[in-house]
Amino acid sequence: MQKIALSSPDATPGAAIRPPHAVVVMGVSGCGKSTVGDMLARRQHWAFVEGDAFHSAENHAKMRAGVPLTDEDRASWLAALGQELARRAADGVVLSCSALKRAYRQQLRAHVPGLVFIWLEVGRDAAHQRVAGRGDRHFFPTTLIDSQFATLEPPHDEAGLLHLDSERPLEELLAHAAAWLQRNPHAHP
Ligand SMILES: Nc1ncnc2c1ncn2[C@@H]1O[C@H](COP(=O)(O)OP(=O)(O)OP(=O)(O)O)[C@@H](O)[C@H]1O
Ligand SMILES: O=C(O)[C@H](O)[C@@H](O)[C@H](O)[C@H](O)CO
Repeated sequence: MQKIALSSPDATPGAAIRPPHAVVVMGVSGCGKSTVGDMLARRQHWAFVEGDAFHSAENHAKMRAGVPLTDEDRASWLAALGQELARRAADGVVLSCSALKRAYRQQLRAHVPGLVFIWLEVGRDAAHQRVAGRGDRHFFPTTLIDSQFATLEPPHDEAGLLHLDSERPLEELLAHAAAWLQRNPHAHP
């Protein structure tokens, strides 16, 4: 797979045009959102927020036990992430968050108008290999990977989206992401 598509962030008429300051790195487990998100935040000199750190103990226990989260399980988690994004957007923030469904992304956008997303697309085999490779160092089991792909609603037609092939080298992904953030003017409140 190559780098795939690019769409411009939304522009709100009359709003000041500035580069995006709040970015969500999204995708299924193993796509690399924590790794890329952390590296991108360092590169931008922005804060990095690990979305998994905001899951409740109940959500963590469920996933560890191999039970997929429901919309209800994710609702308060997304609300907390939206608040965190809004709190940090002025200074710059990168959030790693699965954001698998369109409604989840809309919920985050409601907190930060014009929020942009970087979707790291990964194949099922690569996701499996990566999650298996982390072993006991990570709570997320390989048995949940199929449910991640089943839940994912690809954000193909959404504004403010950079779609990257997560199986490319990290340095290449970072260079694309940083250049995209630099290039795309963004209406920021
Ligand atoms: N582009 C890449 N090339 C090679 N390995 C990668 C790449 N991106 C991530 N990895 C590796 O894949 C593994 C999973 O990455 P990471 O934990 O960042 O994924 P994740 O999407 O945050 O997963 P989860 O949501 O389950 O926490 C890590 O071991 C990481 O080093
Ligand atoms: O929405 C979800 O199902 C969760 O956020 C998962 O995606 C995991 O937390 C993550 O992938 C493991 O790190």
